[in-house]
Amino acid sequence: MLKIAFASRQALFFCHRTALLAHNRLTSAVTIFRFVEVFIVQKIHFYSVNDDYGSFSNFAPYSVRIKGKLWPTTEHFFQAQKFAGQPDEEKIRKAKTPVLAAQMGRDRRRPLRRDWDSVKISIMREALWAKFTQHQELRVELASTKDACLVEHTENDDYWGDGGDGKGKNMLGILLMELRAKLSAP
Ligand SMILES: Nc1c(N[C@@H]2O[C@H](COP(=O)(O)O)[C@@H](O)[C@H]2O)[nH]c(=O)[nH]c1=O
Repeated sequence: MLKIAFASRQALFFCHRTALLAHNRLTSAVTIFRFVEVFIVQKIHFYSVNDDYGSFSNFAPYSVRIKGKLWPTTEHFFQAQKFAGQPDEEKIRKAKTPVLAAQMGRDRRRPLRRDWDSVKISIMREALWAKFTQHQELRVELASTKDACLVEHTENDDYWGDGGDGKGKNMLGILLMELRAKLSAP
């Protein structure tokens, strides 16, 4: 009788231990899952027009209608606004490629408007708004990134991009995420 009582106590103890272990494992799994969910947000890198999400680059061939004119790419529009109201604005709009438009816009023999640093973000915002509202397929592609962190990944730019080492400001990625939120708002 004593032996039976002892054996059932042992069995009960074993059951409790197993249940506790299983519970602990489940709790750990849930904790890890929550950690992954909260802290390891998916990152989407983009840069070259021909790579994944290349359409997010301003150099991608999506024309935009802004200020009553057609701009071959958002890069054309952005670079030209450095000389808004000057003959160079139109010269840049007519540049054969976005790379040429960027070269012309960055050429400091052309005098940069004095307020450029204070207006460049709103000009980029305007360009992106036009691009993603005038091209439905891009709007869908942007929405498909859900909550992912969008990063213009390049060593060539630590202001609009991440500087290649992630230390850059990634302003283009930030504005794209801001736009994504705006477009998905009810
Ligand atoms: N700097 C860079 C890219 N970054 C892009 O340059 C644009 C702004 O340039 P900025 O006139 O310097 O302010 C903007 O569209 C940003 O996304 N892209 C490229 O293919 N190549 C480059 O070298």
